[in-house]
Amino acid sequence: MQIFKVGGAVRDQLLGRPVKDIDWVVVGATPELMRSKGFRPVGDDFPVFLHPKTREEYALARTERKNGHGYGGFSFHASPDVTLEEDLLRRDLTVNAMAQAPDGSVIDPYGGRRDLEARILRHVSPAFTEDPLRVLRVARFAARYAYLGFRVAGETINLMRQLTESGELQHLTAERIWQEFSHALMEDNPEVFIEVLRECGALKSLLPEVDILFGVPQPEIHHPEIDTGAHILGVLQQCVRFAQPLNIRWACLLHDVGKGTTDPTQWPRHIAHETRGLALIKKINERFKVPNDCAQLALLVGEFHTHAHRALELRPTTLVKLLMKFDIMRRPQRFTDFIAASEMDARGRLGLEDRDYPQADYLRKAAEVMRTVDVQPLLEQGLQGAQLGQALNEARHQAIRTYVESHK
Ligand SMILES: Nc1ccn([C@@H]2O[C@H](COP(=O)(O)OP(=O)(O)OP(=O)(O)O)[C@@H](O)[C@H]2O)c(=O)n1
Repeated sequence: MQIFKVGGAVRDQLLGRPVKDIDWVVVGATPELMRSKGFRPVGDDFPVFLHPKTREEYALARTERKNGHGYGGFSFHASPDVTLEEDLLRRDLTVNAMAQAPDGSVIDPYGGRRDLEARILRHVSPAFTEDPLRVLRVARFAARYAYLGFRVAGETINLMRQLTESGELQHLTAERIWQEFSHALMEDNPEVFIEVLRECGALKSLLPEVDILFGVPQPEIHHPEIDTGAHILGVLQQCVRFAQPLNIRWACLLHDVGKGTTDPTQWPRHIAHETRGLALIKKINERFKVPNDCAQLALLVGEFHTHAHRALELRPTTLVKLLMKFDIMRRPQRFTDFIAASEMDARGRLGLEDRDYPQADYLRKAAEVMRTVDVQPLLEQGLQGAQLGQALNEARHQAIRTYVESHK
């Protein structure tokens, strides 16, 4: 049997990028031979094994044939007579279809190196369409390698469009879609991920609520970029600039979906878009089974980002309500994340990227003021139950009133 390093490890090594996981392909072996050498099978269906010591993945060279929809609809043909070239042929992109032999030589039957040099993400063969997840993978690779000048080949975009139009994306599980989105949003050019998905029609199929924002105008005075879709991409870029975590990036992606529901006769204004967006954000979170921290922040940012922008004009009672809504006593980090997402929103406007956002500091300090209201003196007065609650509430309002006054 022969063992080759394969896939992403070879690609990233040739690009001079750090290699995270190493995948191996094994030619000329059987499951029995692998087991006899101490390798552990990963599952019942896949001809993939874990190395007894390194725990790296070793897959038997295989060809795949699709016999149904989605991820379940595969049958594998793995046998000792499958060649390395046959295995590489079924892979997604030419740059992912290279192997490296133990002597260091690179086996590259489909022009992966040429495409690496030309900065092109190109499918290997029509077998690309066997896995609809590849539409998302290609968009994610485009986002990751954009800084090196990579782009997706036109014929690959066409194939991605065909896959999308065939309805295959609808068979992807929520978990696989979320995995791709969550990774892609953390890349250095997440806006490229959205653009590529949009170009091949996949954004319309997976996230129509965001797709529809392209072409929706906003008032030029607040949004010099005018287009709402362009604004979302700008906000994502700011998230990268400020190294924001996933929950903030997710909230930023969805914060303006309500603008897609504005009657065009009302354009470019979007009155009450914050509340109109809530049902959509909820639906998207459910559709992708989004983890709680991301899902909740998206809802809160969707509903209250305009409150943050207007922070310095908010009346004390409104400010108290906002702070209470965020449960800032128990969930201080969530409010901090909300402020950050709102700041990214404000900065994601053409030409206004470097404008100060004093609202952030103002809100942070307001939260601090409210948190430091001391319950002890009230307890010492002998207050209990509802009375105590009421007195504490009044004390908080008073503290915020004083705070707001001191900023006038
Ligand atoms: N839907 C898929 C998933 C994987 N692969 C192949 O399997 C390899 C390993 O897959 P994976 O570890 O998911 O991706 P990497 O290319 O290693 O990318 P990453 O850097 O994101 O881990 C890929 O390079 C590609 O050759 C594929 O063809 N089609």
